Formats: sequence, C-alpha cells, structure tokens
Amino acid sequence: MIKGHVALVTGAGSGLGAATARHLASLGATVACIDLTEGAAAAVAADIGGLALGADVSDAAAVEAAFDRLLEKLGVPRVVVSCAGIGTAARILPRDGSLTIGAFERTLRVNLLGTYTVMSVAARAIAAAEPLDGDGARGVIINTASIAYEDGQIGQAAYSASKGGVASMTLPASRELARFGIRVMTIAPGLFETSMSAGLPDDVRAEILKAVPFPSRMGDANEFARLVQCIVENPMLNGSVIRLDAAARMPIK
Ligand SMILES: NC(=O)c1ccc[n+]([C@@H]2O[C@H](COP(=O)([O-])OP(=O)(O)OC[C@H]3O[C@@H](n4cnc5c(N)ncnc54)[C@H](O)[C@@H]3O)[C@@H](O)[C@H]2O)c1
Ligand SMILES: C[C@@H](O)[C@H]1CC[C@H]2[C@@H]3CC[C@H]4CC(=O)CC[C@]4(C)[C@H]3CC[C@]12C
Repeated sequence: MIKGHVALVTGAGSGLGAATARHLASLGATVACIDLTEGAAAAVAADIGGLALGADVSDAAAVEAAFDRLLEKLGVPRVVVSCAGIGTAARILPRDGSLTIGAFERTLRVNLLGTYTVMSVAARAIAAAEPLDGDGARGVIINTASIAYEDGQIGQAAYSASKGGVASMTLPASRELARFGIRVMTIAPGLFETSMSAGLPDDVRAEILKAVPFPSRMGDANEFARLVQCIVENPMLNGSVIRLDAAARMPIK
C-alpha cells in the first residue's frame, strides 16, 4: 500500500510530518504534503517529487479544496497520516486571572476537529476506490495524538483534551470504516526533537527526559516515520493507539 501508491501527510512542512512524507517517498509512494505553511510543504514536496497543498486542517472547505486538487493531480491516497497540530501551554487559572477559553478552542479546532475533518474527507474518497487485496483493503488512516492524552501536565488541559479526543476516535472510526476496508490507527508520541518541542524551556525538557527510562533521549522524527511504515505494512494493526515513548511517563509539570 506504499510503493506505487499515493499518500497524504498533513503537517508535512515540519517535524514528524516532514519525516513521514520523506520516508514514505523513499519507499516508493507519491506523497501529497498539506501544511498551513504552504512554503514549508512545497520545500518538502520539491525534495521528494510530491505535491504541495496549502490548507488549514481546521477549515473544512480548505481541506476539501486541497483534497480535490490531490484527487485531480495524483488520484486517491491509500495512506493518510495526520500530523498537523499545535502545542499549547495554557493554564485553566493563569496568574493574571485571565480566561484561556480561546486557547482551548483553537487547540481543539486544529488538533481534534482538523484530524476529524481530514479523516472524513479522506475516508469518503478511499471508500469509493477499488479494493487493493484479498482482504478488500482500500486504505489506512493514521492520526497523531501524544502521550499527553494520558500523562497531561499542568498547563496542558487543552492540548491533552485535544489528543485524548484523537485517541478516543480511533476505535469507533475503525469499527465504522471496516466495512470499506479502511483501517484507523493512532500514534501517541512521547517527546520528539522537532520545532514544536523546541519551544520547551530547558528545565522542562530536562524534567521530562528524567522520566524517560530507555532510551533516555528525545525521539527522532524518523523513528516516528518508521512506525507509520510498520502500521501501513501490517494489516492486523487496526483500532489501536500506540504509545511511541521509550516508556516515558511525563511528570506533573
Ligand atoms: N514533537 C513532539 O514532542 C510531539 C510529541 C507528541 C505529539 N506530537 C504531535 O505530533 C504532531 C506533529 O508535531 P511536530 O512535533 O512535528 O510539530 P511541528 O510544529 O514541527 O510540525 C507541525 C506542522 O503542522 C503544521 N500545522 C499546524 N497547524 C496547522 C493547521 N491548522 N493546518 C495545517 N497544518 C498545520 C505546522 O505548520 C507544522 O508544519 C502534532 O500533532 C503534535 O501535537 C509532537
Ligand atoms: C508529549 C508532547 O506532546 C508534549 C510534551 C511537552 C509539551 C510541550 C510543553 C511546553 C509547551 C510550551 C509551549 O508554549 C508550546 C507547546 C509546548 C512546547 C508543548 C508541546 C507538546 C509537548 C512537546
């Protein structure tokens, strides 16, 4: 379902998404790279001979328009990986007494609604495509949560809620889409070296790394991409959330 097929990666302009797009291309896929930062998606797409599409995943019309262009240019993607997301640090009760409801809403819109939107638009196209094998497989959708969905720290109520929603969607989505031969999986990464985690204050990073048993280091984005490959290549992986975290359990803050 990789070599000679089309794949779609959101958040492909940076970090885990960019590594995944590059890895799938190295395995012979033609990759469509969606990102809010179209220039970043274009740089990755240019490197791998893929298609760059600028879209905000939280904007359903933009996602549909990008998908229409993908279908026109490349055809139906059989592998869809949602990496687009934002990290948010927002306390429920900040010291200044302000309300952080806007930050909560923005985080849920991008991380949860955006993931649901891409999954919905992709599933509609994949379900209409020809089956690829004797099982009747038509495609696989891989979403990205975070270990924060279980170990959320102080200041991560919004982020953890958004990732908890992504994780919780996995089983019902896989149950519903099974009849179309579409698998749904979620990866919950621990701390990985990307632009997002670069925003971590050094003391916070050090505290989190103390809670990473082995290997006690930041993950490499290619290690995420290799799990994507494993999921695509193993048809028995469906309806599950896989923590990719070196046995980390994040500390309280
Ligand atoms: N880096 C980590 O430690 C870590 C850990 C666990 C989970 N994650 C998750 O992995 C995913 C990828 O994160 P990353 O570390 O590669 O971060 P990153 O910031 O390097 O990449 C995220 C990409 O998503 C894009 N993006 C953001 N909002 C978007 C939107 N509304 N529409 C389209 N594209 C959008 C950004 O432009 C960026 O290119 C995120 O969902 C993040 O929450 C990251
Ligand atoms: C496991 C990962 O998803 C989270 C673990 C720690 C989080 C970071 C904590 C600091 C935040 C600082 C900020 O204002 C932006 C978001 C953060 C970098 C946040 C991002 C998600 C992780 C890395």
